[in-house]
Amino acid sequence: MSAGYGAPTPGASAVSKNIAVLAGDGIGPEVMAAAVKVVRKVGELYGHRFNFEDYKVGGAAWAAAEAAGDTPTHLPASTLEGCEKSDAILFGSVGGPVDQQHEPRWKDCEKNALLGLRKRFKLAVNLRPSKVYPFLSHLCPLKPSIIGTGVDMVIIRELVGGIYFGEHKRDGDKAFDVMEYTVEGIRKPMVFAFEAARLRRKKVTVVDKANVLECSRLWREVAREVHKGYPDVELDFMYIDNACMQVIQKPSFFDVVATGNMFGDILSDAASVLPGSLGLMPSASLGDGLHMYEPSGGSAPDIAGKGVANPIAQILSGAMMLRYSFQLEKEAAAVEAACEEVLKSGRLTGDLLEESQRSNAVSTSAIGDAVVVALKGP
Ligand SMILES: NC(=O)C1=CN([C@@H]2O[C@H](COP(=O)(O)OP(=O)(O)OC[C@H]3O[C@@H](n4cnc5c(N)ncnc54)[C@H](O)[C@@H]3O)[C@@H](O)[C@H]2O)C=CC1
Ligand SMILES: CC(C)CC(=O)C(=O)O
Ligand SMILES: [Mg+2]
Repeated sequence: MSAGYGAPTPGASAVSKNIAVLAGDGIGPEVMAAAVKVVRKVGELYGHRFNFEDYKVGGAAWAAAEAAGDTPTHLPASTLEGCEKSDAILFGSVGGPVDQQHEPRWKDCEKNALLGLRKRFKLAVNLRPSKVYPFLSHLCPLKPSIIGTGVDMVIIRELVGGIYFGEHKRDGDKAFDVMEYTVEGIRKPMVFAFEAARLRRKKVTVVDKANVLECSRLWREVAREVHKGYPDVELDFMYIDNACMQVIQKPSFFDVVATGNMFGDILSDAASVLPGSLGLMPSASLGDGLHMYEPSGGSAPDIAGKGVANPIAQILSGAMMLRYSFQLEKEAAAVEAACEEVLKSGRLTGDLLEESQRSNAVSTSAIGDAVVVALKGP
């Protein structure tokens, strides 16, 4: 795995790739349909063959098994086998309404499905870029004087350790969730962060809670040790509570953020207000060989099934797949440019519009079609 963040790679000759498509729940299938259209089209334009294979995951897998009279599961063996024989996984989102977590279909859905995939494929490094598009700066709720200073950061989140993967236990009136990190588990995202910083503005900010947590002290030790190999990169540290404030108050401070699983989860949602919506935030979850690409947001049950979700995060996750899994930099850049063209043209989903303007909102599938049309070939 190499950082390659923003690194130009030479145009590749025609490739043939198998993509496992795990649309999942809520808005997943809607935004996924748009992303598949776009990736298929860029493949056609550049002469590649992308074979898409759909697999069930999450509540959708559970419901399908129930309907077939099989034992329900959130992550069927057939889905894992499909992923294993693919070159990349394009993932939508999983989970039900936040007040229905107790229902059998949704209970432990994210843990079983999403965390299951991350663990199974050792997807240790999660990249979550967040920037303000100059032509969309009016969507950012911050004052022009704050965003005018330039906002472009990438959060590197450790993805297979920490409190989400520690022991979870309920014992009568007590509950435990254990946070555990090893030097090796921290080094991987840390090295990636320094490599990424070298290709950017050469600054790594480690976000932690080292005033309280032993795990965070270990993160700092590893950061200082890794830093020795990157003297050209600046390193600083910030507590997570302050980081949540600074990402809003002084976002231009950040270049590359390196942080643990839970802090990265929280901070990346906070950072989603910068571009204007979670619906613009893609992500790449990198493993040792197979990588998975997923929007930073969830299944958004509040807007699911209405055709109003923003597909850009899913489409840009597809662009990250082209770049990191297939080394197709020009094709990735073509998808990003097409998304920018559509956004610039003012064709926007409701999440990017003021309440009073929502009647002008463009549907999920129409945005996908518009990105397809905006795609330029070689
Ligand atoms: N990667 C995944 O599969 C994730 C799954 N979840 C699950 O999603 C479900 C809902 O969780 P929430 O806390 O509500 O978070 P969420 O990220 O699904 O939604 C938060 C807010 O952002 C909006 N939003 C998210 N994506 C959007 C898009 N593409 N276009 C327009 N608006 C968008 C939603 O409408 C909602 O108002 C839960 O079951 C949760 O566990 C949450 C986060 C990640
Ligand atoms: C199950 C959660 C950890 C998923 C999530 O919120 C995320 O990855 O952003
Ligand atoms: Mg999250």
